[in-house]
Amino acid sequence: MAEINDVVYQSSLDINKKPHQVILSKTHLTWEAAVSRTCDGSPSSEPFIANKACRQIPLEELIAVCPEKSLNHSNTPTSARRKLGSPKHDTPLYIEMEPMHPVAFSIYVLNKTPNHKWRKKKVTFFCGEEKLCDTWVVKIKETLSDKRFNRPRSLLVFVNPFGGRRKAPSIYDCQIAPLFELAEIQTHVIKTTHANHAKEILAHYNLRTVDGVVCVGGDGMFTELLNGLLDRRQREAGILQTPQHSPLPPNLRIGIIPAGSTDAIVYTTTGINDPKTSALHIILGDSIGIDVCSIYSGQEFLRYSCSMLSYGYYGDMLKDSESNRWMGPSRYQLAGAKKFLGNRAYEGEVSFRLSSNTETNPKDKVFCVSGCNVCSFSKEKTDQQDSHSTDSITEISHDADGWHRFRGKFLAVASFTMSCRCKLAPIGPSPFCHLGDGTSDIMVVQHCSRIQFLRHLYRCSGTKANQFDFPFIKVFRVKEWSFKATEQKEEMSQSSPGKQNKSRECRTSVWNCDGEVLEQPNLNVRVHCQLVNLFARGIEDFDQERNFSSCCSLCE
Ligand SMILES: CCCCCCCCCCCCC/C=C/[C@@H](O)[C@H](CO)NC(=O)CCCCCCCCCCCCCCC
Ligand SMILES: Nc1ncnc2c1ncn2[C@@H]1O[C@H](COP(=O)(O)OP(=O)(O)OP(=O)(O)O)[C@@H](O)[C@H]1O
Ligand SMILES: [Ca+2]
Repeated sequence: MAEINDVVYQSSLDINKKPHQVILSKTHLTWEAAVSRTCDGSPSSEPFIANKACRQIPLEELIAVCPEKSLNHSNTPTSARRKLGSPKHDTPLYIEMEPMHPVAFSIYVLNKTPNHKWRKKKVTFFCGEEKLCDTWVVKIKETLSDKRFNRPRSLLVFVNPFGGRRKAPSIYDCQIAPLFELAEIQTHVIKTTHANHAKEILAHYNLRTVDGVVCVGGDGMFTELLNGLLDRRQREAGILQTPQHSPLPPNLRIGIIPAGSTDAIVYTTTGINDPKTSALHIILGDSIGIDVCSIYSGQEFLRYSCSMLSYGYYGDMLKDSESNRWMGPSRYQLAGAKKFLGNRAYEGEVSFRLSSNTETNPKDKVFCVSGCNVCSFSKEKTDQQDSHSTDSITEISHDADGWHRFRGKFLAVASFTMSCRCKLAPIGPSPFCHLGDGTSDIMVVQHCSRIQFLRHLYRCSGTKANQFDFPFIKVFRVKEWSFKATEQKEEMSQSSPGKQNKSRECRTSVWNCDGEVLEQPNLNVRVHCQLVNLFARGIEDFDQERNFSSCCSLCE
């Protein structure tokens, strides 16, 4: 076994009835077969088995450790009653036994499987004596509780029984609560009874008693927590929510257990919308800073958002879909198809200040991955507010103050503050958007034919990242933007020929803000770099991921 630094504890333990030298250091748990055995179980003369049976687990990937109350050294059940005698006996004989003290413990280790799905894997260590077993469990727990692992011990959990397919309560009870219990995380679970319930609770809850806030729901539910925590933080710090003030970050991380319809935020921050995977990110204490937009109508603060903010097509689609919530996630496709056939365009003006980072742009083919350099660099540069040259953009006017204006008739205007991956769009509608670079990608879809728009939508659902490659689509990476609708006068249909137009109606769209309708058409929006932290780590490059099951003879 290679030399191990910072050893906390070590001893010989049995795994799969074979003796192993097991070493706990401040960073790893390592075990290696100590001596091979001959067929009759006696030690062979060969001192060491080949390194095949050696395993080293980084403690960051150790989910939990538990004494095994029902196992003795020979791995047989030791319940209070044990069946004796020949299996042929009609009436089995039982003898009463004292409950056994644990002489074995198990560890649960992270198992990364394809498509970013995480599971736990169990390895059991037999100690021979109770005291040794207790010592191991205590030493491992003590080491894991070190602050540098940043694991939550206590969580406030909101379960939304209304979102997605309405399965949040059963997802939590059956899949997530047992995992939190295994990891000895205390939970205060609240099933919400109405929209904004979680936000109301967050306004007054004693947040010092918890290490994080978790929602079991979709993007809308996450946004409620985001707004609840940010509002509370600004109120307590006496920060005004005006376009002139920058919000302070909340002190708590937010976790999302996906149980919504789109689940774009969880998909984009973990690579999948899988409840157990999200629970494991929370248990292991993952943390990633994500950008947040503050949205104003003039001087009036409306709310915070972090995924898609979209006017026109996606706004109309959302508004239409609300009456069909009973359909679950497919309400979006139905409303999407209806609004697609309507092909309605809206007039307005988009103004924006471009990102100061000239190295990146929405078409640069650079994905945001776990440990992304663009995001790390941006966090260091958050104070820098310059905008860069826009020589390459000819269609728009730009002012001396660094603002650029784009006026026209649009099918959709959308700002993506993250790529917004989801089942419908597996690499996201803005694939190269970054989670924490302090910018949003603004996409403007100019009025075009249905077939052209369908081609764009179809490309969003693929993985070639070519949805912006159309002359009717413009996309910019911005740090601040605003939209002003031009109120259109629409003629009412004439009831009978020969009659004059009776009246005229104003037509503007609404905004789809993380899946919630915002009725005010005119908005000012600012992006705040990595304002909140989530229990996640971004999307890992799968080549760099390790598959636990394929590399260890002990863990089959
Ligand atoms: C031909 C295939 C077209 C596939 C179209 C794929 C485009 C998908 C773009 C998804 C963007 C999701 C961004 C995230 C938004 C979330 O903050 C928000 C709250 O969860 N979800 C939605 O607004 C929910 C957004 C749901 C959007 C659904 C759009 C459905 C389009 C259907 C078009 C059908 C044309 C049929 C022609 C007859
Ligand atoms: N008990 C409840 N009854 C009605 N609405 C609720 C309740 N609890 C929460 N809500 C509201 O439900 C809204 C939608 O929930 P959620 O985001 O979980 O599901 P979704 O809209 O189906 O999914 P997605 O946002 O991913 O598309 C949230 O904005 C939240 O405010
Ligand atoms: Ca961003």
